[in-house]
Amino acid sequence: MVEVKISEDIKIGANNPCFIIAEVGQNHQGDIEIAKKLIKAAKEAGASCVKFQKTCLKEKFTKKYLEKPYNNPNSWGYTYGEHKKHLEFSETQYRELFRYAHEIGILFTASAMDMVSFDFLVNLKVPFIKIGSGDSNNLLFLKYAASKNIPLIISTGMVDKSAVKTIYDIISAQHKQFCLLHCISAYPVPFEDCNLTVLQDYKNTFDIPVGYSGQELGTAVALAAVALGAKVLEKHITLDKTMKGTDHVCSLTPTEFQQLVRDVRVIEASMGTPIKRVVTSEIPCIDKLQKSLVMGSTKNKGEILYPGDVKIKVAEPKGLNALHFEEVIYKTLVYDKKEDDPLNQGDFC
Ligand SMILES: CC(=O)N[C@H](C=O)[C@@H](O)[C@H](O)[C@H](O)COP(=O)(O)O
Ligand SMILES: C=C(OP(=O)(O)O)C(=O)O
Repeated sequence: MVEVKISEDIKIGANNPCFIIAEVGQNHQGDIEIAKKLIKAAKEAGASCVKFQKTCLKEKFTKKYLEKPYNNPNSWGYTYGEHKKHLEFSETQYRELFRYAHEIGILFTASAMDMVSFDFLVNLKVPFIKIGSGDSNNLLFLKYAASKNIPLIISTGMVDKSAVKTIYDIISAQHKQFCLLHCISAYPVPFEDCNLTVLQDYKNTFDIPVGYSGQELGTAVALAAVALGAKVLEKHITLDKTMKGTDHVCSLTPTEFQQLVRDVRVIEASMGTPIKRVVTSEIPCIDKLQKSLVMGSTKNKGEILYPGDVKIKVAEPKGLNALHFEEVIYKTLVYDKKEDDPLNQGDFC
């Protein structure tokens, strides 16, 4: 299994901890102070990285699309272009946010929503670039991104498996420093559309780390993704789910994000080995409550132990592990025994 190297000490895949991305996206409302609060919240929640969305509007959208009226409660302008312009930070502001994240000690990156933004992010020296589902069918862009020497995390919403294979082929023709995220692009995703077991299929198909970008409500699905082997997890973060904006409703508050990170680490620690065995932490309970073989009645040396003569009880001192019951039946007692006395190896022949 390929490991994707994000920095000198952070790798994704194999046995490395799940890489958890706090997706600010456009939940900053176009306000750099809110953006900084979200970066801080991501850091305090224990996220591995905080992520924004970088767009060059003229590159991503047609002129006509930008001029379309965007008349809904989440709109920041009369047209879609005005709306998006309000939510877009300048390159200078990006540099400020990048510096701020660096100062407080959290990795910073963004989704490149087009090639111009991709180049800007490469120059900013982000540790990796995210390619969102909006570009999962953009083969030109994927080829361009693959040709650059930077790790990629690529979401696969809005396309089917054959397109995902195409994405894999395009990038892996250049390098294997990339991850594929299962994603359903709906805000929020109905639980029955999450199709989380796709992750297992990705794991079986691809030799690179796979993960999950979740737009459903809450943390349960994301946690299940980690149990299914997600090595990258992305969830939106917000200061307040009731704020204006398309993504707030399917985002996590800082407290919820913190709980998510905590629970991911618990799940990782608890996955362990598929070999079922008795573990050291069970010994006190074995000593206290595991049942063993004892005499069901008083019997003397030389007598045969019939089924009713041997009982399985919690005893002190213990007899043989109760799994040995069948081996004891119809054996002859070597010593006199009273009811409830433990039965051990050497007590019968
Ligand atoms: C597919 C994609 O890009 N999705 C992104 C990531 O999840 C979203 O954050 C969109 O940018 C957002 O939902 C757009 O909302 P509006 O159109 O109201 O600005
Ligand atoms: C659209 C994005 O992500 P996803 O497809 O994972 O929701 C993004 O990162 O901008």
